[in-house]
Amino acid sequence: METFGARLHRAVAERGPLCVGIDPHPGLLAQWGLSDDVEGLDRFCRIVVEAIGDRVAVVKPQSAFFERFGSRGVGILESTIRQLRNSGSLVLLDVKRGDIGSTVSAYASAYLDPSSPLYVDAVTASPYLGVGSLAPMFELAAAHGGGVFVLALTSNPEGAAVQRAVGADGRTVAQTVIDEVSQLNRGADPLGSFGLVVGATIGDTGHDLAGVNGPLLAPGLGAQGATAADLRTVFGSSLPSVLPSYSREVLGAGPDQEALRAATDRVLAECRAALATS
Ligand SMILES: O=c1ccn([C@@H]2O[C@H](COP(=O)(O)O)[C@@H](O)[C@H]2O)c(=O)[nH]1
Repeated sequence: METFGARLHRAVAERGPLCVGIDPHPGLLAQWGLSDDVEGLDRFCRIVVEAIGDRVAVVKPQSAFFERFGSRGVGILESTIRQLRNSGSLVLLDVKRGDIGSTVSAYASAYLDPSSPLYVDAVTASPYLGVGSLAPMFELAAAHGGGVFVLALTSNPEGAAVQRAVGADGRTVAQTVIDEVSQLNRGADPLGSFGLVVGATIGDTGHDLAGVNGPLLAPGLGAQGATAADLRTVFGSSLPSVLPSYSREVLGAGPDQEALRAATDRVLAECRAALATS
């Protein structure tokens, strides 16, 4: 079985270092001339998948925008995941789950068990009940070739107060998360399956990402103000592991599918240039 890290490494080599988010904000539905209901949600997602599913390495549906419509919205999420998988992109569900270990087991079954209707290639997870509480997710992901991206240094300004707090051992909360996830990826080749979320907005924080050996998802580009050029400041020598992520910057070009493709190609070109090491 091929690991998620290996599958992601191959997808990025073939399609380029880019993750595009599906975030059907009410404002975007209106801008696209769609109704703010499940029919509008379904149409929005179909347009995005048809436009870019066959050209982007990773697509990241944001679960919140589906959950707000209840069970029918979750049904659209299930069908969007199926369409994305058929289009050849990897699916990273942004759902930021975290809880005590016994409950995390149920979340792991929901997203990382191939028999689940919400089965995806990888999920985002919150470590604030302790990175160890996420062990059931790491184990199920490893068993089925899945991945987990753990929040470390998020793109929002409020995150710093918690994530940069310093513990008794002198490390920040974020550095503890980084170090524990790095352990999970030890010896993985070409890339570990356990990633971190590090916002492109945060500047140079002095955190040590050198030993992660896993993917670094970088949201905060575009609508939140960061540019591809900021990636070098944030990630330094870890740039080759960065997976830049854009949602509204690309989605704002819709509903015209050619315009969505052009926006995708533009941000990918910017990221390729920013990530080039020489
Ligand atoms: O630190 C984080 C973690 C996750 N996100 C999510 O990424 C997208 C960003 O959307 P944009 O439209 O590109 O701003 C959204 O789903 C967030 O929930 C993040 O922004 N920062």
